[in-house]
Amino acid sequence: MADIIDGKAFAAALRESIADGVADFVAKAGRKPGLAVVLVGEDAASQVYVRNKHKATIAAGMESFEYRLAADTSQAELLALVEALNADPAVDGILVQLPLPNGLDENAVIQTIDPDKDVDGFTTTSTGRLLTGLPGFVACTPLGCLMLLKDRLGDLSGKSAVVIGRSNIVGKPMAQLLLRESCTVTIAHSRTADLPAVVRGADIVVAAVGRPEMVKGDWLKPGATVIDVGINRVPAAEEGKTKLVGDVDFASASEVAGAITPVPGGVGPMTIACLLYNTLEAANRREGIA
Ligand SMILES: NC(=O)C1=CN([C@@H]2O[C@H](COP(=O)(O)OP(=O)(O)OC[C@H]3O[C@@H](n4cnc5c(N)ncnc54)[C@H](OP(=O)(O)O)[C@@H]3O)[C@@H](O)[C@H]2O)C=CC1
Ligand SMILES: Nc1nc(=O)c2c([nH]1)NC[C@@H]1CN(c3ccc(C(=O)N[C@@H](CCC(=O)O)C(=O)O)cc3)C=[N+]21
Repeated sequence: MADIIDGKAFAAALRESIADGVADFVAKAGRKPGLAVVLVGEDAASQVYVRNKHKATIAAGMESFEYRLAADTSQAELLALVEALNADPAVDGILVQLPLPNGLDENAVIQTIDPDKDVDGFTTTSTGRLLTGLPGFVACTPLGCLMLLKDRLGDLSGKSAVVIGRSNIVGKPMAQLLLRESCTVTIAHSRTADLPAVVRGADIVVAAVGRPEMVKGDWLKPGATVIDVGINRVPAAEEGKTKLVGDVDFASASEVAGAITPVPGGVGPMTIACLLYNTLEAANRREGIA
Protein backbone atom coordinates (compact mmCIF):
# COMPACT_ATOMS: atom_id res chain seq x y z
CA MET A 1 0.00 0.00 0.00
CA ALA A 2 1.18 3.50 -0.88
CA ASP A 3 2.15 6.02 1.75
CA ILE A 4 -0.35 8.86 1.95
CA ILE A 5 1.22 12.28 1.37
CA ASP A 6 -0.53 14.47 3.93
CA GLY A 7 -0.79 17.81 2.16
CA LYS A 8 -3.07 19.17 4.82
CA ALA A 9 -0.49 18.60 7.59
CA PHE A 10 2.37 19.88 5.40
CA ALA A 11 0.35 23.00 4.60
CA ALA A 12 -0.44 23.59 8.27
CA ALA A 13 3.27 23.43 9.15
CA LEU A 14 4.12 25.75 6.26
CA ARG A 15 1.48 28.23 7.40
CA GLU A 16 3.01 28.20 10.90
CA SER A 17 6.42 29.07 9.53
CA ILE A 18 4.89 31.77 7.33
CA ALA A 19 3.21 33.23 10.42
CA ASP A 20 6.68 33.50 12.02
CA GLY A 21 7.93 35.26 8.90
CA VAL A 22 4.96 37.61 9.03
CA ALA A 23 5.79 38.53 12.63
CA ASP A 24 9.36 39.40 11.54
CA PHE A 25 8.00 41.46 8.68
CA VAL A 26 5.67 43.40 10.98
CA ALA A 27 8.55 44.12 13.37
CA LYS A 28 10.71 45.48 10.53
CA ALA A 29 8.16 47.18 8.27
CA GLY A 30 5.70 48.42 10.88
CA ARG A 31 2.74 47.09 8.92
CA LYS A 32 1.21 43.77 7.96
CA PRO A 33 1.66 42.09 4.57
CA GLY A 34 -1.55 42.64 2.59
CA LEU A 35 -3.30 40.29 0.16
CA ALA A 36 -6.13 41.54 -2.07
CA VAL A 37 -8.51 38.92 -3.46
CA VAL A 38 -10.96 39.89 -6.19
CA LEU A 39 -14.01 37.73 -6.82
CA VAL A 40 -16.34 38.60 -9.68
CA GLY A 41 -19.74 36.90 -9.77
CA GLU A 42 -21.37 34.17 -7.72
CA ASP A 43 -19.59 30.94 -8.70
CA ALA A 44 -20.24 28.61 -5.72
CA ALA A 45 -16.85 26.88 -5.66
CA SER A 46 -15.02 30.23 -6.02
CA GLN A 47 -16.94 31.62 -3.04
CA VAL A 48 -15.73 28.71 -0.89
CA TYR A 49 -12.11 29.16 -2.03
CA VAL A 50 -12.18 32.90 -1.45
CA ARG A 51 -13.60 32.44 2.05
CA ASN A 52 -10.88 29.86 2.84
CA LYS A 53 -8.17 32.20 1.52
CA HIS A 54 -9.50 35.03 3.65
CA LYS A 55 -9.46 32.90 6.82
CA ALA A 56 -5.96 31.57 6.15
CA THR A 57 -4.63 35.08 5.41
CA ILE A 58 -5.94 36.43 8.70
CA ALA A 59 -4.69 33.37 10.62
CA ALA A 60 -1.18 33.98 9.24
CA GLY A 61 -1.26 37.52 10.63
CA MET A 62 -1.72 39.23 7.28
CA GLU A 63 -4.19 41.85 6.14
CA SER A 64 -6.91 40.52 3.82
CA PHE A 65 -8.65 42.87 1.40
CA GLU A 66 -11.63 41.23 -0.24
CA TYR A 67 -13.41 42.67 -3.28
CA ARG A 68 -16.66 41.00 -4.29
CA LEU A 69 -17.98 42.41 -7.55
CA ALA A 70 -21.27 41.73 -9.32
CA ALA A 71 -21.26 39.31 -12.26
CA ASP A 72 -22.15 42.18 -14.61
CA THR A 73 -19.06 44.23 -13.66
CA SER A 74 -17.52 45.73 -16.80
CA GLN A 75 -14.03 45.06 -18.07
CA ALA A 76 -13.16 48.74 -17.51
CA GLU A 77 -14.34 48.65 -13.88
CA LEU A 78 -12.36 45.49 -13.17
CA LEU A 79 -9.20 46.88 -14.80
CA ALA A 80 -9.60 50.09 -12.80
CA LEU A 81 -9.78 48.07 -9.56
CA VAL A 82 -6.63 46.09 -10.45
CA GLU A 83 -4.82 49.34 -11.25
CA ALA A 84 -5.93 50.85 -7.93
CA LEU A 85 -4.60 47.75 -6.13
CA ASN A 86 -1.31 48.02 -8.07
CA ALA A 87 -0.96 51.56 -6.71
CA ASP A 88 -2.09 50.78 -3.14
CA PRO A 89 0.97 50.65 -0.83
CA ALA A 90 -0.89 48.43 1.69
CA VAL A 91 -1.37 45.71 -0.94
CA ASP A 92 1.56 43.33 -1.51
CA GLY A 93 -0.28 40.59 -3.40
CA ILE A 94 -3.19 40.59 -5.83
CA LEU A 95 -5.25 37.54 -6.78
CA VAL A 96 -8.15 37.71 -9.23
CA GLN A 97 -10.14 34.52 -8.74
CA LEU A 98 -10.64 32.53 -11.96
CA PRO A 99 -12.75 31.74 -13.89
CA LEU A 100 -14.18 35.19 -14.57
CA PRO A 101 -17.81 35.45 -15.75
CA ASN A 102 -18.42 35.35 -19.51
CA GLY A 103 -17.73 38.62 -21.25
CA LEU A 104 -14.65 39.51 -19.21
CA ASP A 105 -11.22 39.09 -20.78
CA GLU A 106 -9.25 36.98 -18.28
CA ASN A 107 -5.94 37.50 -20.02
CA ALA A 108 -6.27 41.28 -20.14
CA VAL A 109 -7.14 41.39 -16.45
CA ILE A 110 -4.25 39.14 -15.40
CA GLN A 111 -1.69 41.02 -17.51
CA THR A 112 -2.71 44.25 -15.76
CA ILE A 113 -1.51 42.94 -12.39
CA ASP A 114 1.84 44.44 -11.35
CA PRO A 115 4.34 41.54 -11.68
CA ASP A 116 5.80 42.50 -8.29
CA LYS A 117 2.35 41.80 -6.77
CA ASP A 118 1.55 38.76 -8.93
CA VAL A 119 1.34 36.20 -6.11
CA ASP A 120 -0.63 33.81 -8.36
CA GLY A 121 2.30 33.76 -10.80
CA PHE A 122 -0.05 34.11 -13.79
CA THR A 123 1.35 37.17 -15.59
CA THR A 124 3.56 36.57 -18.61
CA THR A 125 6.37 38.25 -16.70
CA SER A 126 6.12 35.59 -13.97
CA THR A 127 5.74 32.67 -16.38
CA GLY A 128 8.61 34.03 -18.49
CA ARG A 129 10.82 34.27 -15.43
CA LEU A 130 10.04 30.66 -14.56
CA LEU A 131 10.80 29.58 -18.13
CA THR A 132 14.17 31.36 -18.20
CA GLY A 133 15.24 30.54 -14.65
CA LEU A 134 14.94 34.03 -13.18
CA PRO A 135 13.57 34.54 -9.67
CA GLY A 136 9.87 35.37 -9.65
CA PHE A 137 6.51 34.17 -8.45
CA VAL A 138 5.54 30.59 -9.24
CA ALA A 139 1.87 29.60 -9.51
CA CYS A 140 0.67 28.31 -6.14
CA THR A 141 -0.68 24.90 -7.13
CA PRO A 142 2.44 23.69 -8.98
CA LEU A 143 4.66 25.22 -6.30
CA GLY A 144 2.73 23.28 -3.65
CA CYS A 145 3.05 20.06 -5.66
CA LEU A 146 6.81 20.58 -5.96
CA MET A 147 7.18 21.13 -2.22
CA LEU A 148 5.39 17.81 -1.55
CA LEU A 149 7.55 16.00 -4.10
CA LYS A 150 10.82 17.36 -2.68
CA ASP A 151 9.73 16.54 0.85
CA ARG A 152 9.01 12.97 -0.20
CA LEU A 153 11.84 12.29 -2.67
CA GLY A 154 14.58 14.81 -1.88
CA ASP A 155 16.64 15.40 -5.03
CA LEU A 156 14.45 14.96 -8.11
CA SER A 157 17.23 15.11 -10.68
CA GLY A 158 17.20 12.39 -13.32
CA LYS A 159 13.73 11.17 -12.42
CA SER A 160 11.18 10.72 -15.16
CA ALA A 161 8.06 12.81 -14.61
CA VAL A 162 4.77 12.87 -16.48
CA VAL A 163 2.47 15.87 -16.12
CA ILE A 164 -1.03 15.13 -17.40
CA GLY A 165 -2.61 18.44 -18.42
CA ARG A 166 -1.14 21.52 -20.10
CA SER A 167 -3.14 24.43 -18.67
CA ASN A 168 -1.40 27.73 -18.06
CA ILE A 169 -2.25 27.61 -14.36
CA VAL A 170 -1.22 24.04 -13.49
CA GLY A 171 0.21 21.76 -16.18
CA LYS A 172 2.67 24.06 -17.94
CA PRO A 173 4.22 25.68 -14.84
CA MET A 174 4.37 22.23 -13.17
CA ALA A 175 6.35 20.87 -16.10
CA GLN A 176 8.70 23.89 -15.98
CA LEU A 177 9.32 23.41 -12.26
CA LEU A 178 10.12 19.72 -12.72
CA LEU A 179 12.46 20.59 -15.59
CA ARG A 180 14.17 23.15 -13.33
CA GLU A 181 14.70 20.26 -10.87
CA SER A 182 16.35 18.29 -13.70
CA CYS A 183 13.60 15.75 -14.15
CA THR A 184 13.04 14.30 -17.60
CA VAL A 185 9.59 15.69 -18.25
CA THR A 186 6.76 14.51 -20.48
CA ILE A 187 3.65 16.65 -20.83
CA ALA A 188 0.54 14.64 -21.70
CA HIS A 189 -2.83 16.05 -22.80
CA SER A 190 -6.06 15.11 -24.55
CA ARG A 191 -4.27 14.24 -27.79
CA THR A 192 -1.62 12.03 -26.19
CA ALA A 193 -1.56 8.57 -27.75
CA ASP A 194 -1.66 5.64 -25.30
CA LEU A 195 -1.62 7.67 -22.11
CA PRO A 196 -1.43 4.56 -19.88
CA ALA A 197 1.84 3.57 -21.56
CA VAL A 198 3.24 7.09 -21.15
CA VAL A 199 2.31 7.14 -17.46
CA ARG A 200 3.79 3.69 -16.90
CA GLY A 201 7.28 5.06 -17.63
CA ALA A 202 7.13 7.71 -14.91
CA ASP A 203 8.68 7.85 -11.45
CA ILE A 204 6.56 10.96 -10.80
CA VAL A 205 3.00 11.44 -12.03
CA VAL A 206 1.18 14.76 -11.66
CA ALA A 207 -2.46 14.55 -12.74
CA ALA A 208 -4.15 17.90 -13.54
CA VAL A 209 -6.89 16.96 -15.95
CA GLY A 210 -10.29 17.64 -14.43
CA ARG A 211 -11.61 14.13 -15.12
CA PRO A 212 -12.77 12.21 -12.08
CA GLU A 213 -10.65 9.15 -11.25
CA MET A 214 -9.24 8.88 -14.77
CA VAL A 215 -5.75 7.61 -13.89
CA LYS A 216 -5.94 3.94 -12.89
CA GLY A 217 -3.60 1.88 -10.71
CA ASP A 218 -2.58 -0.39 -13.59
CA TRP A 219 -1.25 2.66 -15.49
CA LEU A 220 1.40 3.23 -12.81
CA LYS A 221 4.97 2.08 -12.48
CA PRO A 222 5.11 0.25 -9.13
CA GLY A 223 6.45 2.61 -6.47
CA ALA A 224 5.69 5.80 -8.42
CA THR A 225 4.97 9.04 -6.57
CA VAL A 226 1.53 10.32 -7.54
CA ILE A 227 0.36 13.91 -7.09
CA ASP A 228 -3.35 14.33 -7.73
CA VAL A 229 -4.28 17.95 -8.48
CA GLY A 230 -7.84 17.21 -9.60
CA ILE A 231 -10.78 18.60 -7.68
CA ASN A 232 -13.97 17.05 -9.03
CA ARG A 233 -17.33 17.16 -7.33
CA VAL A 234 -19.30 13.99 -8.10
CA PRO A 235 -22.48 12.36 -6.74
CA ALA A 236 -21.88 10.40 -3.52
CA ALA A 237 -23.35 7.01 -2.67
CA GLU A 238 -25.98 8.65 -0.54
CA GLU A 239 -28.85 10.08 -2.59
CA GLY A 240 -28.59 13.84 -3.17
CA LYS A 241 -25.10 14.18 -1.65
CA THR A 242 -21.83 14.98 -3.43
CA LYS A 243 -18.18 14.31 -2.68
CA LEU A 244 -14.79 15.45 -3.96
CA VAL A 245 -12.58 13.10 -5.94
CA GLY A 246 -9.30 13.65 -7.76
CA ASP A 247 -8.17 12.83 -11.28
CA VAL A 248 -6.61 9.61 -9.96
CA ASP A 249 -8.56 6.50 -9.01
CA PHE A 250 -7.28 6.47 -5.45
CA ALA A 251 -8.40 2.92 -4.60
CA SER A 252 -6.50 1.21 -7.43
CA ALA A 253 -3.60 3.69 -7.55
CA SER A 254 -2.79 3.33 -3.87
CA GLU A 255 -2.26 -0.42 -4.47
CA VAL A 256 0.60 0.29 -6.87
CA ALA A 257 2.06 3.74 -6.08
CA GLY A 258 4.83 4.28 -3.55
CA ALA A 259 3.16 7.46 -2.32
CA ILE A 260 0.03 9.37 -3.28
CA THR A 261 -1.78 12.56 -2.34
CA PRO A 262 -5.44 12.23 -1.29
CA VAL A 263 -8.33 14.44 -2.43
CA PRO A 264 -9.33 16.32 -0.38
CA GLY A 265 -6.38 16.93 1.94
CA GLY A 266 -3.57 16.78 -0.62
CA VAL A 267 -2.71 19.51 -3.10
CA GLY A 268 -5.66 21.84 -2.33
CA PRO A 269 -4.45 22.96 1.11
CA MET A 270 -0.94 23.47 -0.33
CA THR A 271 -2.31 25.90 -2.91
CA ILE A 272 -3.56 28.23 -0.20
CA ALA A 273 -0.40 27.89 1.91
CA CYS A 274 1.72 28.76 -1.15
CA LEU A 275 -0.42 31.82 -1.81
CA LEU A 276 0.52 33.05 1.67
CA TYR A 277 4.14 32.08 1.02
CA ASN A 278 4.21 34.17 -2.17
CA THR A 279 2.47 37.08 -0.44
CA LEU A 280 5.06 37.19 2.35
CA GLU A 281 7.78 37.00 -0.28
CA ALA A 282 6.18 39.88 -2.20
CA ALA A 283 5.94 41.98 0.96
CA ASN A 284 9.56 41.32 1.92
CA ARG A 285 10.77 42.22 -1.56
CA ARG A 286 8.73 45.39 -1.69
CA GLU A 287 10.16 46.51 1.65
CA GLY A 288 13.68 45.39 0.74
CA ILE A 289 13.75 42.84 3.57
CA ALA A 290 16.01 39.85 2.83
N1 LIG B 1 -5.90 21.61 -6.00
C1 LIG B 1 -5.85 22.84 -6.50
O1 LIG B 1 -5.43 23.74 -5.83
C2 LIG B 1 -6.28 23.09 -7.89
C3 LIG B 1 -6.97 22.10 -8.55
N2 LIG B 1 -7.34 22.27 -9.84
C4 LIG B 1 -7.99 21.11 -10.48
O2 LIG B 1 -7.07 20.49 -11.36
C5 LIG B 1 -7.71 19.99 -12.51
C6 LIG B 1 -7.09 20.61 -13.74
O3 LIG B 1 -7.28 22.00 -13.72
P1 LIG B 1 -6.84 22.95 -14.93
O4 LIG B 1 -5.43 22.69 -15.27
O5 LIG B 1 -7.28 24.30 -14.60
O6 LIG B 1 -7.80 22.33 -16.09
P2 LIG B 1 -7.95 22.66 -17.63
O7 LIG B 1 -9.33 22.21 -17.98
O8 LIG B 1 -7.53 24.04 -17.93
O9 LIG B 1 -6.90 21.68 -18.31
C7 LIG B 1 -7.09 20.30 -18.34
C8 LIG B 1 -5.99 19.63 -19.13
O10 LIG B 1 -6.24 18.22 -19.12
C9 LIG B 1 -6.13 17.73 -20.46
N3 LIG B 1 -7.05 16.61 -20.65
C10 LIG B 1 -8.39 16.65 -20.73
N4 LIG B 1 -8.88 15.43 -20.94
C11 LIG B 1 -7.83 14.59 -21.03
C12 LIG B 1 -7.70 13.21 -21.27
N5 LIG B 1 -8.76 12.42 -21.48
N6 LIG B 1 -6.46 12.70 -21.29
C13 LIG B 1 -5.39 13.47 -21.10
N7 LIG B 1 -5.45 14.79 -20.86
C14 LIG B 1 -6.67 15.35 -20.84
C15 LIG B 1 -6.46 18.89 -21.36
O11 LIG B 1 -5.85 18.65 -22.59
P3 LIG B 1 -5.97 19.66 -23.85
O12 LIG B 1 -5.06 20.83 -23.52
O13 LIG B 1 -5.50 18.85 -25.00
O14 LIG B 1 -7.41 20.06 -23.93
C16 LIG B 1 -5.90 20.07 -20.59
O15 LIG B 1 -4.57 20.31 -20.94
C17 LIG B 1 -9.19 20.31 -12.29
O16 LIG B 1 -9.80 19.17 -11.66
C18 LIG B 1 -9.17 21.48 -11.33
O17 LIG B 1 -10.34 21.54 -10.56
C19 LIG B 1 -7.02 23.40 -10.54
C20 LIG B 1 -6.35 24.43 -9.93
C21 LIG B 1 -5.96 24.35 -8.54
N1 LIG C 1 -6.67 33.15 -9.46
C1 LIG C 1 -6.86 31.91 -9.05
N2 LIG C 1 -5.90 31.30 -8.30
C2 LIG C 1 -6.09 30.02 -7.85
O1 LIG C 1 -5.20 29.45 -7.18
C3 LIG C 1 -7.32 29.36 -8.17
C4 LIG C 1 -8.27 30.04 -8.93
N3 LIG C 1 -8.02 31.31 -9.36
N4 LIG C 1 -9.43 29.43 -9.27
C5 LIG C 1 -9.77 28.10 -8.83
C6 LIG C 1 -8.56 27.25 -8.54
C7 LIG C 1 -8.84 26.08 -7.61
N5 LIG C 1 -8.07 26.36 -6.41
C8 LIG C 1 -8.15 25.61 -5.23
C9 LIG C 1 -7.67 26.08 -4.02
C10 LIG C 1 -7.82 25.36 -2.85
C11 LIG C 1 -8.46 24.15 -2.84
C12 LIG C 1 -8.67 23.42 -1.56
O2 LIG C 1 -8.38 23.94 -0.49
N6 LIG C 1 -9.18 22.17 -1.58
C13 LIG C 1 -9.47 21.39 -0.40
C14 LIG C 1 -10.96 21.02 -0.34
C15 LIG C 1 -11.89 22.20 -0.45
C16 LIG C 1 -13.34 21.77 -0.47
O3 LIG C 1 -13.76 21.01 0.43
O4 LIG C 1 -14.06 22.20 -1.40
C17 LIG C 1 -8.71 20.09 -0.44
O5 LIG C 1 -8.36 19.64 -1.56
O6 LIG C 1 -8.49 19.49 0.61
C18 LIG C 1 -8.92 23.64 -4.05
C19 LIG C 1 -8.77 24.35 -5.22
C20 LIG C 1 -7.40 27.52 -6.56
N7 LIG C 1 -7.59 28.06 -7.75
